[in-house]
Amino acid sequence: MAKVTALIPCAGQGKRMGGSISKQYMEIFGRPLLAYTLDKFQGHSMIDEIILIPRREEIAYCDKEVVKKYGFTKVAALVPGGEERQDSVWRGLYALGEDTGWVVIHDGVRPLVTGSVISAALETAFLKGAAVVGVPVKDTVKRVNSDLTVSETPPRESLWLVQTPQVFRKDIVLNAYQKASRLGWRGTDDASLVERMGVKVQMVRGEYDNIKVTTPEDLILVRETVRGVR
Ligand SMILES: Nc1ccn([C@@H]2O[C@H](COP(=O)(O)OP(=O)(O)OP(=O)(O)O)[C@@H](O)[C@H]2O)c(=O)n1
Ligand SMILES: C[C@](O)(CO)[C@H](O)COP(=O)(O)O
Repeated sequence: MAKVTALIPCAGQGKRMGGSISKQYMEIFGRPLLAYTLDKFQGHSMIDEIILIPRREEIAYCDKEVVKKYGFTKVAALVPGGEERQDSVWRGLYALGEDTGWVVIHDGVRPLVTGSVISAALETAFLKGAAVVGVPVKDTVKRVNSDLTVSETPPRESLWLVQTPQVFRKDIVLNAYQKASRLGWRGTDDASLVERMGVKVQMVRGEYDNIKVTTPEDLILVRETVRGVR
């Protein structure tokens, strides 16, 4: 059976969070944020292994203070990340073993993802080859010019906010990243590179709470949610 490997990029600097320690290691009730994310993959029966992608200078810390300390036995490797998220994921893809058939990419700083969303993304990808999790926008969205005048109001019905996990058959995502590297394509998520290859990506309805911890107020929702399940 082809393995399902989760790639967890966690090599960001957390500039928008401020603070002196990387946000992925900020503590919530005494445990690092990254550990809450890893819980969801360690405990998921469809995930065979995890490849973690921390900053090069944080590899030893991540291994000792997160992987070993909390017993994340599914972590098969820690691979140094790159300059931007796309570079980090690319390095993770390089580290995949021959036996991996499916790749689940999930931000290390999205700790509120649920097991059922991971399952739905995987099941959809098994059928379609490529799947991303997202939610329909609730507010009206406007495109704005550099002088802040409004240029257009796109119809809301077709707009979704995209999250992770994003799940792909290995050859699909590898081909996309290889071509991106060759041609200098840049994308703010993994699926956008796959889309540029002409491959159809299926949207999977996720949950609004699956936030990317980006600025300090995001930690409040994480704390409150974690408090509720303790
Ligand atoms: N060079 C990078 C940049 C980001 N990430 C990861 O990609 C995810 C989403 O990135 P983001 O929230 O933007 O994190 P930061 O880059 O840390 O935030 P900022 O832009 O505020 O510095 C995070 O898990 C982050 O650690 C990564 O692995 N490598
Ligand atoms: C991949 C992502 O989380 C989907 O919403 C997002 O695009 C990452 O963006 P960032 O600028 O690296 O935070």
